[in-house]
Amino acid sequence: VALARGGAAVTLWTRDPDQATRLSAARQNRDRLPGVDLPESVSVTAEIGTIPAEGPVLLALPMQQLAGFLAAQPGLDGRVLVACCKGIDLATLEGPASVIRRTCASATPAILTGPSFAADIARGMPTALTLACADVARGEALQRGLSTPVLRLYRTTDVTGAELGGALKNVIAIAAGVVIGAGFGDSARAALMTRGYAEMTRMAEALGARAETLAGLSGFGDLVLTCTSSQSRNFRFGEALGRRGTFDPAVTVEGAATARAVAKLAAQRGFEMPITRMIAALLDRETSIEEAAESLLTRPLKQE
Ligand SMILES: NC(=O)C1=CN([C@@H]2O[C@H](COP(=O)(O)OP(=O)(O)OC[C@H]3O[C@@H](n4cnc5c(N)ncnc54)[C@H](OP(=O)(O)O)[C@@H]3O)[C@@H](O)[C@H]2O)C=CC1
Ligand SMILES: O=C(CO)COP(=O)(O)O
Repeated sequence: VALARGGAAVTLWTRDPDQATRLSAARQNRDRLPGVDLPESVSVTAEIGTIPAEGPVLLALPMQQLAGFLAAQPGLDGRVLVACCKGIDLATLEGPASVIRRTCASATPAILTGPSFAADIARGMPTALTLACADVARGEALQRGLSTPVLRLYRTTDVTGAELGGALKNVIAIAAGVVIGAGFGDSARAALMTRGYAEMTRMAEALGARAETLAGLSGFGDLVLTCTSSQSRNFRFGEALGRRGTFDPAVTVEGAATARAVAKLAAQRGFEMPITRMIAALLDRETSIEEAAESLLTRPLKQE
């Protein structure tokens, strides 16, 4: 919607032919984005073979579905593939760029990430994002092509940093939700966000990312948004967990699988990720909220 409003011709592919028919007829996605009209320059199809042969392909599906989807789509070989998903694949412990490289060897991977609720972007609210691509020329072309007067893209070649910022902040957002849901208060949330940011940066740097990428939109920016807004599904999921309530299992909560993937990676590689490991343990019912809080608070005192 944003790109079409910015003047681009956009093809929107959906796997469900009935949904493609509904979208074409109603010119709205009434289930997921009610009240937002699809501009005329958006065409809808359920036939992936009919998407234009030129131009970038934006992959907007949950992280845990990305590898399976790409493996079943040989037609995407050689394309510029821009992953919009945020997470780490639980089966392989890879981020989206590695998944793209493994499943579509001739494709150019890029990452579009940063603080942005889909509903805000679709309503034309001003938004700034990070576009990460290791190939400088292709990254510059994507930055120009995907920016609009209200959607401002900053560019980096640090793909690892951008994808880890987007993945790891979702886990901290679940933790922030738990803190608020359990009634621990805003000061505790601020402490958790700050120490969460420290562990995000520590792990990303150990995997070759630059600390300044984590300090940008894809890390710090998205951490702030997701830990403080009840528009965030990860935050709301954590909040429900904190007040021992229920949460619709059909809603995409990327931080849950990512917490487990990062806990596995942290154990394998010796990364110090206390908050993420507590969230993984909480999700797997290996600890309680009280035990998790006590365990974080009784760690040895240290320098900041
Ligand atoms: N929503 C947001 O505000 C933002 C989301 N993101 C990221 O984007 C990613 C997707 O999130 P979001 O769109 O919100 O998730 P939703 O659950 O709202 O939508 C997921 C979409 O992916 C489709 N899908 C699921 N599995 C497959 C598959 N195997 N093959 C093809 N299509 C599939 C679904 O199709 P169907 O309708 O047929 O089920 C649906 O259209 C996540 O990683 C999220 O973190 C990033 C920034 C903001
Ligand atoms: O990534 C997002 C905002 O930048 C969306 O967050 P949620 O997936 O928690 O809704």
